[in-house]
Amino acid sequence: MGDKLKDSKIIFVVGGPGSGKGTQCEKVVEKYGFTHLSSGDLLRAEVSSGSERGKQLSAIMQRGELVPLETVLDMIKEAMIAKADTSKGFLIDGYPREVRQGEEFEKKIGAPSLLLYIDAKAETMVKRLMKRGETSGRTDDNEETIKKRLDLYYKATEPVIAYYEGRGIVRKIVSEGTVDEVFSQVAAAIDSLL
Ligand SMILES: Nc1ncnc2c1ncn2[C@@H]1O[C@H](COP(=O)(O)OP(=O)(O)OP(=O)(O)O)[C@@H](O)[C@H]1O
Ligand SMILES: Nc1nc2c(ncn2[C@@H]2O[C@H](COP(=O)(O)O)[C@@H](O)[C@H]2O)c(=O)[nH]1
Ligand SMILES: [Mg+2]
Repeated sequence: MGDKLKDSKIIFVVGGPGSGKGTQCEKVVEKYGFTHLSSGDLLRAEVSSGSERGKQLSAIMQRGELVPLETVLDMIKEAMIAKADTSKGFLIDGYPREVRQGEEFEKKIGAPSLLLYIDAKAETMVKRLMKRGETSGRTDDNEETIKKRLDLYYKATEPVIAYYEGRGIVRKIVSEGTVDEVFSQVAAAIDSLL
C-alpha cells in the first residue's frame, strides 16, 4: 500500500502553535486543490470518537505534549492512502514536530518536496491562540498549555527546520501580516515548486 504514495507530492507545513499553518493550508487547498492533512485535526477526530486511544491522546494533548510518534504517523499514513488515488498532492500540517518524526515519515511514506516554515513571533502566536481560544473549544488553547506548546516547539521542532534546510527545500514564510499577505508568500513558494 505504501507504493500508492511513492510518487505523491508532499509538502510539510511546519511552524509554532498559532503561527497560521491551518489558515494558510485552507487557502492552499482553495487555490491548488491539494489534500490538507493536519496531524492535530486527525488526533482531535480520534479524541472525539470516544475511543480508548482517543482518551489517552486527549490527556497528552491537553498538557501540550507530543503524542507517541507511531500513533500520529500511522494516522497520517492511513489518511494519505485513503486519498492517494485522487489527491493532487499532500499538505502535511503540523508534522514533523521533531527530526526523528521526519526520518520515520520518509522511511514509511516518502520524502517531502518542500517544507513551508510558517514563522511568527512568540507574542503573535500567543495573541492569536488566546483569541482563538475564545471560540475554538480546544482544550489546549489556554495560557498554560500554549506556553508548554511554545517551549516544545522551540526545543523539538525548530531543529526540524535546520534538518531540512540542509536539503535546500525550506521556504520561510513570515507570518506577521494579514492572512492574504502571508498567503502571497506561500503561493510564490508553491509556484516555484510546480
Ligand atoms: N495572518 C494572520 N493574521 C491574524 N490572525 C491570524 C493569521 N493567521 C492565522 N490567524 C488566526 O490565528 C489563529 C491560529 O491560526 P491557525 O489555527 O491557522 O494556527 P496553527 O498554526 O494551525 O495553530 P495550531 O498549531 O495551534 O493548530 C486562528 O484563530 C486564525 O484565525
Ligand atoms: N507527537 C506529535 N504530536 C502531535 C503532532 N501533531 C499534533 N500533535 C499533538 O496534537 C496537539 C495539537 O496539534 P496542532 O497542530 O493542532 O496544534 C499538539 O499539541 C500535540 O499534542 C505530531 O506531528 N506529533
Ligand atoms: Mg492548526
